[in-house]
Amino acid sequence: MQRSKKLGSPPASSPCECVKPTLETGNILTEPIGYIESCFSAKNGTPRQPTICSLSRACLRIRKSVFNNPEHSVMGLEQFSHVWILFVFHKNGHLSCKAKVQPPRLNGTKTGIFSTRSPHRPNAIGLTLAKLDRVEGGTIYLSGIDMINGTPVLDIKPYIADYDSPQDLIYPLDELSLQEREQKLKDLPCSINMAGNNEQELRTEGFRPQSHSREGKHPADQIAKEKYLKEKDSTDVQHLLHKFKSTTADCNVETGVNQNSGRDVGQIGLHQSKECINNSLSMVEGDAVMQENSETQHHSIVGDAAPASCVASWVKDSPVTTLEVRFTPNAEMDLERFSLEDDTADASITSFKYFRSVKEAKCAIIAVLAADPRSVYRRKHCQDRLFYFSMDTAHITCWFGDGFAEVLRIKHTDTVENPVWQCSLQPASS
Ligand SMILES: C[S@@+](CC[C@H](N)C(=O)[O-])C[C@H]1O[C@@H](n2cnc3c(N)ncnc32)[C@H](O)[C@@H]1O
Repeated sequence: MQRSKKLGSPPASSPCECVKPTLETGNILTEPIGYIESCFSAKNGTPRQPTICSLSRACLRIRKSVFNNPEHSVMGLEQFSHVWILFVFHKNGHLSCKAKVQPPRLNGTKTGIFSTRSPHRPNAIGLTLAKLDRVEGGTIYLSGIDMINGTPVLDIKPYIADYDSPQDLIYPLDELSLQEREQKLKDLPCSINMAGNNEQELRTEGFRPQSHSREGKHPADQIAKEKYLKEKDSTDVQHLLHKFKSTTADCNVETGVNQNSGRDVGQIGLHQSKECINNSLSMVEGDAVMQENSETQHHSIVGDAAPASCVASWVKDSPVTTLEVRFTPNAEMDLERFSLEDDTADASITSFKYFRSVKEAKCAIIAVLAADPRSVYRRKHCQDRLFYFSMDTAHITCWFGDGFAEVLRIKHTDTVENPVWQCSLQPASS
């Protein structure tokens, strides 16, 4: 799509055909509320979604040109564990986009732009759910991000599980005709694997769960469900929930810290160290505790029920496999040099800006590579090429083999010429 093409209903235009930016037509002029300072300096190697690397950090200073007192604008935000960040893909390079794209997880197969999270979309707007680590004055500190340094941010909104994750559907029986119930059952996503008996029971009781992807599952969702289990007092609803649980066991709806964190563990790869996995787990638990403290439980009993959503099967069962990540002895030694105290790999004094230890940096590198950050083009046509990317002050050189990524060298970005653009033939666009 070319930018000049008009979209939908005609926008208000002036005699010279310029599109007037007005709220009513939806043609607004945006002003960034701030710019992301992130551990990723280029698109290459930047995670494709925030869930890939929980150790990726960033900060955002609210601009004084937007609010005289930036700290006023983030007042109360510290009560939330996660925030939505709306931003501009300012490094897309061009403003045109195609109606069909090839997301890396589909490894070359095309699908409609609006069924993907591709950066190349008509309005180049990105949406990331980030963990809010802390708020200091008019600055917010984030982790689990997928935005590069310098990304213009348009808005911040608190993540509120009750509002932002679909709730399951419990229909009052008398409000649904038999026909409506039949229709709702037909609407069930095909990926749901329901046992015959349960399906029958659901049919008769008008209860309709939808599958919930384990991969996309958020820790906060688990909290909503646990709260529901603790607080519910209606025996009818308990009965329904029991059916919901038994029915959805096949759909990965059953929860628990291990299952929630399965995403992190899976993506970190086969050779992930135990510490890395423990890190991921404790982060999931940390999220959960924070969310418990936030004021999000204002919904009715139905609203508090287990969350439900459904995603395209290619998102969960991508043909692109998780890679094993290895480090050569040279790369291991390179990494140790980032520690400024020779004998303590865990030293908090490092030459990193965002990572707090060498171990954290290693976990983050593993997480990024395990998810295979290569573009489809590169995966198919440049298999024997070296792959470069930067994270924090580390410039990483690696190569990919069958089912694995191997880190060859890790240099300080200060010692590398043009570390940003040196990356690859093709940008790892999504
Ligand atoms: C697939 S997009 C997803 C972003 C967001 N989570 C979303 O769903 O809208 C993430 C990728 O966008 C690219 N990216 C990040 N920040 C960008 C920016 N400011 N301009 C252009 N591309 C960017 C990186 O290559 C990253 O891997």
